[in-house]
Amino acid sequence: MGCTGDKYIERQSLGKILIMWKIQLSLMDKLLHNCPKEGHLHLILKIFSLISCRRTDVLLVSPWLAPIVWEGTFNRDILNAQYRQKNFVVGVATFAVKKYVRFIEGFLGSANKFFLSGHRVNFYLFTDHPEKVPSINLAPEKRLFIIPVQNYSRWQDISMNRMDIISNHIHSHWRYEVDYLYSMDIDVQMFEHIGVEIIDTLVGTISSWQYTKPRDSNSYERHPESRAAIPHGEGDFYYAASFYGGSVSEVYKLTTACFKGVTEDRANGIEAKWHEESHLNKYLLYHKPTRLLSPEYYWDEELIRPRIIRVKRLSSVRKDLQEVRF
Ligand SMILES: CC(=O)N[C@H]1[C@@H](OP(=O)(O)OP(=O)(O)OC[C@H]2O[C@@H](n3ccc(=O)[nH]c3=O)[C@H](O)[C@@H]2O)O[C@H](CO)[C@H](O)[C@@H]1O
Ligand SMILES: [Mn+2]
Repeated sequence: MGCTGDKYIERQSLGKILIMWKIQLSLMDKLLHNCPKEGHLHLILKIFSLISCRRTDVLLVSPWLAPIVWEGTFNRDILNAQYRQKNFVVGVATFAVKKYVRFIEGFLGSANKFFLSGHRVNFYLFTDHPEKVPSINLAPEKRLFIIPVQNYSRWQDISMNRMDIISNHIHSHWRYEVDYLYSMDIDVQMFEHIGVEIIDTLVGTISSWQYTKPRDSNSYERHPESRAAIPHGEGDFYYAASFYGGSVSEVYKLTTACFKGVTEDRANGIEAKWHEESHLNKYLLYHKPTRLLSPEYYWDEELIRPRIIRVKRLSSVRKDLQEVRF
């Protein structure tokens, strides 16, 4: 399912892909030969693009039948037309505390262009430095809300407390304001469109590390003392805490449960291996996402991109950890 499985699928399907392309090309040839009119040509190209709109080199559906979103598996025009009828508002919660204010411009500038382009989005930016938020001309359907927040001396606490702050804000505001809510790191930039293909009830992004390392070396918290613990032998996908979301009510359940785990660990003097990401992974193992985003939706810049990641839609900004966190 992880790296090992996909490499196997990759090798096995190479032959199948070649055969499919041959069939498609000969089909094209026949159609072009038989109906040379221009109108027909347009139709033929449309059919051809629909036939090619599939992938055989990656896993497209999880074992619990949730779609996994990859470039080449969906038609954005169809999705947009469906989505527009609903008139949804999507919220994005992001934090820029202490030195992370430097990432605001890159995040908002790129999100304004590439995140749900043409659709209504409310960006909720939590910061301890509201005066440092640069002014950015947002598209008319996009709105920015700056929310003051306290800082913590440990970066781990800033990151983990996001779960609590999100949960509280859903309860007090967002459940009346938005239909879907996504939590995103601020130290990222978008390079390609991230559209309505991300919208679903409970959505997790598969970590880019899962595609570069064998499955067994994944990062689950395994110490049974932690509330984030996943027993050895259990687990499927490893999800990145940098980008997850879903319907407001599901994100409320998720963030409340994860922060409960963090709080209980703290009371026992424990901090999970990857902080709130460990708790997120525990939650998503037992509450399966209804949709999974491929690592195109959060690519870690430290890693070499394999061929299966055809598009880098969003990736982390390289940062000097010592410098930004302390
Ligand atoms: C691949 C990897 O290593 N992932 C871990 C790492 O992600 P990251 O290295 O991506 O964490 P990060 O430093 O980006 O922190 C997460 C987010 O918290 C906010 N923030 C953090 C610190 C700060 O001083 N100010 C601030 O605003 C900001 O929105 C940032 O994007 O660390 C996180 C912190 O728990 C999680 O453990 C992730 O699992
Ligand atoms: Mn980050």
